[in-house]
Order: sequence, then C-alpha cells, then structure tokens
Amino acid sequence: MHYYEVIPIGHMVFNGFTYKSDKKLEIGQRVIVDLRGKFISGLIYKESESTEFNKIKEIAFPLDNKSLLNESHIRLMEKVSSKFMAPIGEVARLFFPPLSSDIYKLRILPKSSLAPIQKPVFYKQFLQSFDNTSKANKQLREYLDSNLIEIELYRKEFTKKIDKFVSLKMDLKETWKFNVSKTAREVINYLSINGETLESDLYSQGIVKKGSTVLNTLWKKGIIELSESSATSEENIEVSLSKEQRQAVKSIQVNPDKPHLLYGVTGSGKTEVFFEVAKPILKNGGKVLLLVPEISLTSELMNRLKKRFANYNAAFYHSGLTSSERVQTWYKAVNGELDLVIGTRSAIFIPMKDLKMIIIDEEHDQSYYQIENVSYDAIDTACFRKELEDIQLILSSATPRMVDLHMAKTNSFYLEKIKTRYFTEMPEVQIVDMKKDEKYNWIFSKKVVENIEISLKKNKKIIVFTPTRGYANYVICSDCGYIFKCDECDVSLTFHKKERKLSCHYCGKESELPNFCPKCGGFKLQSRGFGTERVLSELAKLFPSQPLVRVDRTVIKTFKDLQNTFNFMKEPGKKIVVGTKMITKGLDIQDLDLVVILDADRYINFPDYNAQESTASLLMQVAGRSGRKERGKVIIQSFQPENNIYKSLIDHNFDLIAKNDLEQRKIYGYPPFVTLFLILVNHPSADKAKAKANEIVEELGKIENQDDFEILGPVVPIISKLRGNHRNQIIIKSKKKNHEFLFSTLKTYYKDIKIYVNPPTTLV
Ligand SMILES: Nc1ncnc2c1ncn2[C@@H]1O[C@H](COP(=O)(O)OP(=O)(O)OP(=O)(O)O)[C@@H](O)[C@H]1O
Ligand SMILES: [Zn+2]
Repeated sequence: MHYYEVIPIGHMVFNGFTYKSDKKLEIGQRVIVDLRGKFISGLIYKESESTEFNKIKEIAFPLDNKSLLNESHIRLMEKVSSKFMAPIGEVARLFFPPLSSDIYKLRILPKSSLAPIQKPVFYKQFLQSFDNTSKANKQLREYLDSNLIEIELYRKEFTKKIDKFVSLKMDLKETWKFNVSKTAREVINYLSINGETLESDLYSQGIVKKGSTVLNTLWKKGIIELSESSATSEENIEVSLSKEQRQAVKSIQVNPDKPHLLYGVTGSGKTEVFFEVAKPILKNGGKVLLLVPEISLTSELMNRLKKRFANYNAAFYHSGLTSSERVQTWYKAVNGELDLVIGTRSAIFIPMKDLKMIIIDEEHDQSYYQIENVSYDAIDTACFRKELEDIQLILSSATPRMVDLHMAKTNSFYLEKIKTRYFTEMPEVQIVDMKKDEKYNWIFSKKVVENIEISLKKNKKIIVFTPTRGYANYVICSDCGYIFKCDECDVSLTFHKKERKLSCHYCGKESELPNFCPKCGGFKLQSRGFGTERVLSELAKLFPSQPLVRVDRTVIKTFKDLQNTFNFMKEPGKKIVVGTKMITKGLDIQDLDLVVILDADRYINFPDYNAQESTASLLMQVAGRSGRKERGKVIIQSFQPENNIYKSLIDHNFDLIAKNDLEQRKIYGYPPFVTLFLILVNHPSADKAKAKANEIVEELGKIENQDDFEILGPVVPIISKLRGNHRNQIIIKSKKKNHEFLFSTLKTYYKDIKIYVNPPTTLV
C-alpha cells in the first residue's frame, strides 16, 4: 500500500488528508477521493505514513494518468500559500483550468476495442451497473491500469484546422470599386487598419461569423489573399533598435540570474525590447509567457507578436475565453505545444513545459493583484517561479511599482532604463488652474476647448480622460441635504441619465431615480459632479457632428464590445474618445495628439498608502498615449495645480515621485519597508463584525515577540458596509520576513475574515 497526503482542490483547507492506494502514484497527479461522503478532486501532495490503517480511505481513481506538475510547481504552491496566508486547497486550484465541480459529469471513454464500454458514458451512468461505489471505483482503476479506458475531465473540441493569414491585396481606395456586403466592408476596413490578420482572429474578434462565406467571396473577387504562411514573418521585419533599447537587450541577455525591471518612458519601445530578447529563447525551443493586465491588451500585443513570430505557435489565456478554450490552451501549454502564451493574471500559474521566460508588461497595474476569492500577487508569484525554475523574468513599465523600484535600488533586480521615446519627444504637459484660469463652462476650461478644436482641425485624435462613468457622481436633495446611497454598501450612488438610473459601482445594484427625496419629500433633487456620460453629452453640444466614442464599463460589457470599440478608435482620422481607466492601458495609436485629463484631483486626496504611486502612475500612463509618433500635448485641469504630482508630470519625472514616495513610506512604515496585512472582518451584523474583530486583536496580542509587529485597529473602514456586510478592519505591519507566527493565529479565523498581504490599496 502507498499512502499519500491529498489536497482537496478548491477547498478552504491549509493541509491535505491521508488516503491510500495500492498503486504507486505521482506527486502532483490529480485524483478523485471521497471527502466526507462526497467525491471531489484532489492533488497528490506528498507521500505520507500512516498507523491507523483501517480508517484510511482509498483513492477512488486517478484523474491524470501522470502528474502534470513538477517538484517546483508544488514548492510554488507552498510559497504562494504561505506568503498570502491562503489555504493551500485554494492555491492548488489556481494551477489548473476551471474544472466543473460536479464529479459525476466526468466522462469515461473507451480506449481500445477490448474496452468494457464502447461509447462514452458519464461516471454517474458507470456507477449504475455496480451495487456499490467502491466496487465501481476498483473496476474503474483496473480498466485505467490496463489502458482500456480513459477519463475525460473537460469537454474536448476536435477542431484542428490550419489557420490562414488574411490580407488585403490592394489599396483601400481600390476596394471601393467593388460592391460588397456590410460585413465584407468591415473585414476590408479591419484589414486595412491591422494589416495581415489570422483568420481565427477575425472570428474571435467578432468581425466575421464562423462558417460565413464572406472571406471566400472576398477572395474570389480578388480583394483579399489567404495564405498559410505569413508574408511578414520575423525574417522580413527590419527592426533597428535604438541605443538604449540595444543596451537593455544586451543586459537582459548576459544577466539571467536576477529579474530585470525594464523601466522606460511611455512609447520608448519596451515591447520591441522584450520581443528581441524572446527571439533567441524561442529559437532554442524555449517557451515564453507574456502577461498583460487586461484582456483588451492581449489582442493588441497578439497582433504585433504574430507578425514578428509568425512561425511560432501562440495563444491567449484569459477569462474572456470559454472554459473549453481555456482548457485546450492550458493542455497545449502544459504539453509544450505552444511557444508563446499571452495571458492575464491567472496565466502565471500555468505549469508550462520548457518555460524559459516570463515577461510582465505594464507591471504597475493593480490587476496583477487578485482581490476576489483567494488573494495573491501575480508579480510575487512570478518572482517565486524565477527562484524555483530556470527562467528569466522581465518586469516592464513606464511607472514601476515602488516595491519593484526598491528591489532595483537594493540590487535584487537589474534595472534597465530607457529615457527617450523611440519616435519623438515626450508630449508637452500643461496644467490648467481651475480656480484662476478662464473657463468655458463648469466642466471645461477655455484652453481645453481651444485645443480640442485645433486637434480636430489637424484631423487628429483626442482622449478626454474622465475618472468615473455615468452622468453624475451623486444625487443630493437641495432641501435637506440627503445623498442617495446604496442600501447594501456605504457608498453614494452614481446617476446614469440615459437609463434614468441610480447605480452602485461597488455591488452593481440599480434603482430608478425617484421624483422626490425619500427623507423630506422635497422635489429639488440635484445631480452633482460629472462622469463620462455627461462629458460626452457636453462635447456633443460643443462639437456637433464630430466622431465621438465612449469607453467605460457601462457601454463596454464584453470582450467583443471592447474589440469593436478599439478597432473603431484606431481607424485613421479625427475622433474624440471619452473614457475611464479603460483607455489608459498600453494603447499605441499613432495619430493621437491631445490628451485631456479632467478631475484628477479626485485621486490625489485618496486616504490610501498607495495613493501617490497609483495616481502618478495612472496620470503618466494616460498622458503617455499622446503624441507617440509626432510630438503631442497633454492638458490637466486641477483645483490644486501646485501639487507635487502635477509638477512632476510636467517634466515626466517619475523618479522624483518615486524618491519622495519611498522616503515617506520608510518614515511611516509601509511596503516595501514592512509587510502589510490588511484584515477585513465581514458580517451582516455591525456588532458581530466588531466583536469578532476585537477578539482577533486580543488573540494577536497574545503572540510572543510583540516588538516584531504592530497592530492597528480594529476600525470601521471608509466603506463601512459592502454588499450587505458590515466591515471592520485590522492592519498589521511586520518587519519580519517569515509570518508563520501570525499565520497560526489568523488561520483559526479564516472563515470570518479576508486577508490581503501587501495589497495595492487598503480601500478594497
Ligand atoms: N526599434 C524600433 N523600430 C521601429 N519602431 C519602434 C522601435 N521601438 C519602438 N517602436 C515603435 O514605437 C512605438 C512605441 O513603442 P512601444 O509600444 O513598444 O512602447 P512602450 O515602451 O511599450 O510604451 P508604453 O509603456 O506606453 O506602452 C510603437 O509604435 C513601436 O512600434
Ligand atoms: Zn452597493
């Protein structure tokens, strides 16, 4: 008999349970086990010894015929669990693609003509021909051992078709001779903007429906070309790197021992740098994982990447895909069939075969930290992977996180700086003083309106960045001062005019705006502040018949919406784009020459330890979309123009911001100088939340060596109620490296609390 400790995958447990098996199994292999009368999937974690022979249950049957994880993946699991105080059962789940929790839906497939079943059956059906489950499982194990059957975890799709490259055969102008359908016209426009595109991308981006005859028709008419190999493969693309780019590439290539922080101003060509370093790795058969913060960026990069690395297999991995697409990509990556994977946060856990390089683009982005479910930081995880596996790691940003700049400063990372843009100078930044300078109306200054006019005349694009979506930030009764708030959350409701709705941007709850105040019955309700909807309607009045685009979560709900909007934005010619954070990320649009930033003050006064970093980073990133090919302009409207952040923006001096911020953090004790634990206690009853928080603080007070850490709280956080739960907050700051001593106390409260270790914000 063999004994194993098995971790229940996806369960809130900190350790595994012992099971036995008459056959030797591998560490990392997934199995089905009976846990308190229910079949669940588990992971063989380690060998174990047992003395209580009769109590130990048998492993029902294996799910994988061999382990898909290696030793370092198991160590990674432990490290992530211990760093983020996360149950190992939940961490284990991150390593696999989403698997239905209904074990009975597992399918059993015949593998040979001698198999006892000749067509696929569900596990549930299989059980029916036995009088008890353990007999059935035993039989199943025997069939598996003798290779008669196999178990299918996920629905397979057998679509192995050769992808074709599609490109326009003529100039856009010439295509106008042809009378084609609306969809065909869309394809033509898309190809003229994006150049050569894979057929499958046209489907996945919703340009053409799968199975449609549009491409065939265009091909017959001689408008497009379909070919199996790319015309612009790596060999055909001439890239001459700038001196700074070349230096960065060289340093990364000769120093594989530590992570590299690629810190280059917006538009400096960081993407070209990591393409260049990926090249030799791919040539030698190594695999590359490229992380981006947003789904929206995957296709932008994919387009650039496919052109450069046309001869390699590349795929996406993100939540915008169906689970069966994710599963397929995951298996291909694990089997070494993919050379390049572009993914969002969760892709960091894919146990890719022969992985030799991880690149994290826009590494400052807070979406690399998972807040929902089990919380973890994908960048820390990448650093662990680098320690455990033989891989290179590159973190890239124009505005790196303070923690990473500190790592570079203390020589734990190499620093590669690129100080100039590839094509042109950094844009000119002007700050408008909203207290003194001339206004056009209460939203826009005169300067902004004039500059928009100039850019439109030049037929250029303009971004008007607005922090919030909706029409107004809140609605107030001007008789009694009542502000409409969410019932479930302690936040004011945003007004959406078109739908005449009040909406909570935290829990998503919506309600009709009543005609009178629920408190005093008065009719004088006023909406205050502005969001994208209002800015757009004001611009429509100011610039009638100009192309306007709105980009925020109200109008963009799906991956496809986003694709369509971005494609529309990229079409050459003038456009005014009004958008939230969504438009700030990594966009490379060449004829964009003005960025207007409205209401940035809102961020500066956030009561958060990370406010300096996140505001400076956000504003520099938005500003960085301007004038990437020819020098552009940025105008910022503010009531506090004297603020240091704005001053540093004028000279694009992120170093200065970083220097100040790090000094402050050192004095006040924030990461990277301490490890910060944010603990939230949630309960539908405010009293119970408070009592539990007090109890936890009391228990923490009993830990030895109180000098090693500091406890702040409990306090009621700024958002005191969220989704119906009252909240209490405790912050622990620790100077130690290892936190097992806190872990043992906090573990006992795991069901009542949520722990965030070094979260990017304390306002979660
Ligand atoms: N060596 C090069 N040869 C030709 N074009 C280049 C080169 N380097 C950069 N570019 C071009 O300069 C523009 C900006 O480069 P890129 O998008 O890589 O910048 P970035 O540093 O990633 O910017 P951001 O941080 O703002 O996303 C792109 O259009 C890119 O194609
Ligand atoms: Zn709410």
